[in-house]
Amino acid sequence: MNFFSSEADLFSLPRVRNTLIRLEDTIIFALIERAQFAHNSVIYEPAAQQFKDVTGEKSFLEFFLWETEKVHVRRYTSPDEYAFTSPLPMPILPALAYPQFLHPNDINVNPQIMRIYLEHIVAAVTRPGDDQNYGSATTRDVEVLQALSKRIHYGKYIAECKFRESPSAYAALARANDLAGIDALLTNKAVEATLLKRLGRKALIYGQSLDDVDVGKDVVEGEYQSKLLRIPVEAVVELYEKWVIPLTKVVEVEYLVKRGREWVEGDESQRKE
Ligand SMILES: O=C(O)C(=O)C[C@]1(C(=O)O)C=C[C@@H](O)C=C1
Repeated sequence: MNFFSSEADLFSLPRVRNTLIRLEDTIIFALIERAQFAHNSVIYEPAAQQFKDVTGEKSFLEFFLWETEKVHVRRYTSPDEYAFTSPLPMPILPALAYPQFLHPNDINVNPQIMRIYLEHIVAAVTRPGDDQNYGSATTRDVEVLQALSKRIHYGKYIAECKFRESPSAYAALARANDLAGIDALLTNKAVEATLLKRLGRKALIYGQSLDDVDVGKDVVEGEYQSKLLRIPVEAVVELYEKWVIPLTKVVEVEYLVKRGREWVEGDESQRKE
């Protein structure tokens, strides 16, 4: 059977990249939603006094995320969704059959995503202080985290497409444990540069207030506090440049190491032609 029939049609490199482009919108809008509330750092403190009776040793966010993931549980049976918390109950809804495209793996970088979110992202998109909108802020945190996690773990699909284009090259690097070599082979600087430019334009356009009184006024990049812009454009671009793209690459490299080591040359199901 031709490799590019069936499930592979769904996951060609251009299609997977289109999904990443669509997820840019999801991430930017989720950040805009979060940015309307103050930093509210107390929701990130483990065992914070005002929530401790309910959350125990967890932070309000961790507790909220865990409860949310328990309800959303079937979504984590999908190969492009990864839970941050555990243990989760069995899904109430019946199991779904997903197309088999990825090589079996248990790569999950959600702990790194959470750390980066708390240490760098929230403060970059919110104003400092506490407005007591803890539930609203946390609900938006969950949405941002889920969107980032999906985007970053989508690196597995990109990696699988790339592997199928050059299986023996990746397999040789994987067997030599040459992680830097894999990173260099999968990197496409032109795609990254185009992405970052597009992202800046999107953050600038999507973040404008568009109120009557504001129409016609110039929006100056870097002056998001001018209240015409609801999110700092440069923070969104930096988020991708410093964290989202590098973490996607971490997922891709980890995936390709396993994929390459376990590749059996001559297995037609793994080949392009
Ligand atoms: O589109 C690709 O080829 C990817 O590997 C994804 C991605 C990204 O995270 O956006 C990561 C690495 C490449 O250098 C370019 C872009």
